[in-house]
Amino acid sequence: MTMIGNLTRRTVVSWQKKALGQRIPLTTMTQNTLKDDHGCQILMSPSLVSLDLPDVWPPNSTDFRFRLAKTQSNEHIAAVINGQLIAEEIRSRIASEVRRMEEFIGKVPGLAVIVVGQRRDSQTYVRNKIIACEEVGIMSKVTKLPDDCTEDEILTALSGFNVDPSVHGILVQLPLPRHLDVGRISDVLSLEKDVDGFHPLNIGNLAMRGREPLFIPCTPKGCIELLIRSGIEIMGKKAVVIGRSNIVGLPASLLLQRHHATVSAVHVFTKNPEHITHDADIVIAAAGVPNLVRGNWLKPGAVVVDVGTNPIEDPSCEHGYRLIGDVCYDEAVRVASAITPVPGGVGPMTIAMLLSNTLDAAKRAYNFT
Ligand SMILES: NC(=O)C1=CN([C@@H]2O[C@H](COP(=O)(O)OP(=O)(O)OC[C@H]3O[C@@H](n4cnc5c(N)ncnc54)[C@H](OP(=O)(O)O)[C@@H]3O)[C@@H](O)[C@H]2O)C=CC1
Ligand SMILES: Nc1nc(=O)c2c([nH]1)NC[C@@H]1CN(c3ccc(C(=O)N[C@@H](CCC(=O)O)C(=O)O)cc3)C=[N+]21
Repeated sequence: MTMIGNLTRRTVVSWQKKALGQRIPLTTMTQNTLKDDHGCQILMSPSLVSLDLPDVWPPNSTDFRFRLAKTQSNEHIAAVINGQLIAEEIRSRIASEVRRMEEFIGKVPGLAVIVVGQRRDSQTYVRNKIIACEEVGIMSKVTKLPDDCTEDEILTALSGFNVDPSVHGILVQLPLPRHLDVGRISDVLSLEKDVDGFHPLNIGNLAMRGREPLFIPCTPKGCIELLIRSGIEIMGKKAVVIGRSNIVGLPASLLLQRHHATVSAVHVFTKNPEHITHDADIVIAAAGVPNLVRGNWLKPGAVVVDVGTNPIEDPSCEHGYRLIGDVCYDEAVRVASAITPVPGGVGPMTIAMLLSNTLDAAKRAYNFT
């Protein structure tokens, strides 16, 4: 089975930038030595405005089609995209940048998390985010509020973090109890600290050509980074995103469009979702329905990114449950050319993108390059 994640030295063509008539020549470099002018470039995703000028840069030359590997029984089997390994590589680059920042200006990035209620999954996710912050040297603060807290209590906590100079990123863990209005909360969140990318202005700028959001939502950003690092071309491809939530499906569709894919959004009211999905070169599944996408929904050779993280009971597992995706992995692996597993695919990338966005926020706040 081919594993993607151990970055091999491959030549890639960098995006050509054009600023006010000035052309910067194309350069070639190797993926694991990609650097910007100021040191270490952590992600391989290009800025979105640079993508708005496809007439001045040629398509990424690395679109290598995954050749379907064969099992001993002569069946095809997809390459597995190792999100855990790719996320580790990104986290180690972030850790170096945090150290460099501390050395030069004596400051480290700070992330504040607000979590409401006692949901077990939210507590686990928040704990994992805090551990990930500690590992790369990002300072973190957590405010825990009870299930029955008022909107004003959240807004007070949020306003405190908005003006706290040691906090550069703020995350309000979702879902919130029903009586709280996520929209009002996102409106109050400081745009410069919106590391989740949920502020309406960030989403608006993500949607519009010629504009660059300050932050791209972590999960969609992680999906695109996985595709780019795996050498999968997005431009001109047919993509299907299953799900249209504000935190995953919608921004994933917008981001794929900015990368010049032709995008269909599948949701609860979509007729014949299997038929639409079968047409896609790239499928991002984010419905929250275990095993929704069956092998026969997929076009042979499609690339499958499984965002779904669904707990299902399994007494044989340590905590009595295990996580499965929205894609029926055992079937899909025989049809797709590449696939992300659950766990170990998109999840670790979401956390790595949160750390990356928090680092970017701090660099911006201190004008540190
Ligand atoms: N790995 C990671 O980092 C992350 C994983 N997740 C996981 O991704 C999944 C989706 O999360 P999230 O977006 O927050 O979920 P939401 O419940 O907010 O949204 C689900 C979306 O899927 C659509 N949908 C639901 N059922 C179907 C169906 N049968 N067919 C087609 N579309 C359907 C809904 O459509 P409609 O709009 O019509 O209701 C909705 O747009 C969950 O499993 C979640 O745990 C989420 C965030 C990060
Ligand atoms: N404001 C906000 N921002 C979010 O980004 C956000 C949120 N709220 N609410 C919940 C969802 C879910 N989410 C995940 C993050 C990491 C993993 C992850 O790391 N998963 C591991 C497994 C983790 C485990 O074993 O429990 C994996 O897939 O390998 C999964 C899901 C972020 N979300």
